[in-house]
Amino acid sequence: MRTQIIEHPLVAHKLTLLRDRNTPSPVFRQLVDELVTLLAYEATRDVAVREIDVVTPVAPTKGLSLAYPRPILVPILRAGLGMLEGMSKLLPTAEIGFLGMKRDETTLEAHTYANRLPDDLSGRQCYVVDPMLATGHTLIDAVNYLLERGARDVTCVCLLAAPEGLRNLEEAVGDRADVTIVSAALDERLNENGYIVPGLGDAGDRLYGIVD
Ligand SMILES: O=P(O)(O)OC[C@H]1O[C@H](OP(=O)(O)OP(=O)(O)O)[C@H](O)[C@@H]1O
Ligand SMILES: O=c1cc[nH]c(=O)[nH]1
Ligand SMILES: [Mg+2]
Repeated sequence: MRTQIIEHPLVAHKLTLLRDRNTPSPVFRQLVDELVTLLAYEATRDVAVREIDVVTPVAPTKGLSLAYPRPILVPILRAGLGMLEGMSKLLPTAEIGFLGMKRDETTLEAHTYANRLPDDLSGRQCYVVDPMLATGHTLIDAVNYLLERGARDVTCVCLLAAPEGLRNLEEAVGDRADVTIVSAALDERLNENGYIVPGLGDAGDRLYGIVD
């Protein structure tokens, strides 16, 4: 598994605003949208391309174009949905699937309550978006779900990651080179409730204003 923490002043600036408990949901949603686009640029470095012929107003030439089959974006509902627009702006022709997953706040295990994805993912590059990598249970289940269906590679784009979550994911996935984690920051730790410290709170609640 490869892990990439993005160091960039704009990423840091937007993340600080996201962390601020006083940032209201509409602004929080806008910031998530802007931040994921910055991360998507890095996260798609290995997206498959192929050479095609193209004719410019001046002369015929050859150019690189996104290969087929198109990559698949997989937002993890609820909070991952806040990252979908930002990601699809960079990959407008990507297919979009969905996984609905909710963490049981007592056991911290993840439960999948919805999925809308092709059963056969062979040869497909998958880009999972979920703002938080806390214990890692959600992403471990999501990555396994995609790999079990034949995904060619899985790149997870997160806003915050906890060391515990990265460790658990590393343990579950091992040294497969076809799983990559891209995050805007690596935070200190998880607290006793499984929340990232300092974190930004519950990403889904911050995005959608629901305090469950
Ligand atoms: O790494 P983990 O310990 O699994 O925690 C991370 C997950 O927790 C939050 O989702 P939540 O289950 O709160 O659902 P929501 O996205 O609908 O808020 C967050 O959106 C991640 O999906
Ligand atoms: O800090 C955390 C941990 C899990 N899920 C969140 O949304 N935030
Ligand atoms: Mg979630």
